[in-house]
Amino acid sequence: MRRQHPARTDAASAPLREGLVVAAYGRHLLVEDAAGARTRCHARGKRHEAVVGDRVRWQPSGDDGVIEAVLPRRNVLRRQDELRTKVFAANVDQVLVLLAAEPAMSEEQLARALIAARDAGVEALVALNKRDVQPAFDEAWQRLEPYRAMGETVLPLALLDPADPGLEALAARLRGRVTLVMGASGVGKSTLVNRLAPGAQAQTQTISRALGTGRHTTTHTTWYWLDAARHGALIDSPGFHAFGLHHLDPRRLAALMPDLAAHLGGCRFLDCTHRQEPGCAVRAALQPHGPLSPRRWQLYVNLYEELAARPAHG
Ligand SMILES: Nc1nc2c(ncn2[C@@H]2O[C@H](COP(=O)(O)OP(=O)(O)OP(=O)(O)O)[C@@H](O)[C@H]2O)c(=O)[nH]1
Ligand SMILES: [Zn+2]
Repeated sequence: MRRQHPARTDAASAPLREGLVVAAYGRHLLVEDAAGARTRCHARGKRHEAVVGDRVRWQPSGDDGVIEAVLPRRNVLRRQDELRTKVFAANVDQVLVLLAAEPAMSEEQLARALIAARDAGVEALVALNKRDVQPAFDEAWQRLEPYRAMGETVLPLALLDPADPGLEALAARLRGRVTLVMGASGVGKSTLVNRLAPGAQAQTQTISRALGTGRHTTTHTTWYWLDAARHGALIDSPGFHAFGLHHLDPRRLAALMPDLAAHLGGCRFLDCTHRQEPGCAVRAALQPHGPLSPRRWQLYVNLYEELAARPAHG
C-alpha cells in the first residue's frame, strides 16, 4: 500500500524548536519549551548527549522529539560511577552539598564536591541538616570549622521543623538560581526538595511515566522549578554519591583547595606535590604550627594519589 507520511514530511520541514532539558534517563529526555510545555525527546546518535540543564534544538517526530543540537554550555558537572566519570548536568549556578548530623557526613564527599564545583567555575553552598539530633549535630558542625575558615558558606537546617529559620536562609540563597543538590542517602534531600519545590512529588511521577521508567523509579536526574515564574530551580539526581574528578590533573588539585592554595608559591621545588618533599610550604602550614587542618591535607594526599593512578583525562 502506498501511503503518504504527512507527519514526517511536516516534521522534516518544520523549524527546529528550542528548549531546556528538565529530566534525563539515559538517552530519554524531557524538554521544556518557553511556555512550559514538555516533550519527550530522544538523542540522535552519540554526538548529542544532552544532560539536564542543557539548552537544545529539537525536531518534532510524531508525539516525541529528536534532539538535533546541544547549545554551548556555560559549565558541566560530572558524576563518578563505578568506573566511569560522566557529565550529568550543565549550566548550573551553584552546588548545594547537603549534610546531616546522621548519617555521619563523609568529609571526602564534601571535599570532592567543593573541588568539582570550583573546577567547574560554579559556586558552592553547604548545609548541615538535623539540628535537632544532638550531640551529633554539634560535633558535625565543629568538624566543618575548616570549611568555614576557608570561606565556604555553611548553613544549619532542621528540615522537619515547620518554622525552621535555616530553611528561609537557604531559600534566599536559592532564589532565582539553578542549584544542583547533592547529598548521601538519608540526609534529607527528598524532604528538602519537597519543602522547596511545590509539587515535586507529583512531578516525579509524571516524569517517570513520560520517560517510561516506571512509577517508582526515580533514578533519573530531574529539574524542579522553585517558583511559578520559573526563575529558580533545584536539580536532583538520585543515587548520586560523588562528583567525578578523574578529568583533573593531580597537579591542579592544591589550587582548587583554598586552604592549601593559600600556601602555594613558597615551596622549595617548583613542581612540589606537597606530599613528602623537603621545604614544602603547604606542609609547613600544618597545625599545630600553622592553620592547615591535617585532615584536609590527608584528603588532598589521598585524592592526589587517586588521580595520579588514573590515566589522565580518563
Ligand atoms: N530528626 C530529623 N530527621 C529529619 C530531618 N530532616 C529529615 N529527616 C528525616 O530523615 C530521613 C531521611 O530523609 P529523606 O528526605 O528521605 O532523605 P534523602 O536524603 O532523600 O534519602 P534517600 O531518599 O535515601 O535518598 C526521613 O525519615 C526524614 O523524615 C531533620 O531535620 N531532623
Ligand atoms: Zn609543597
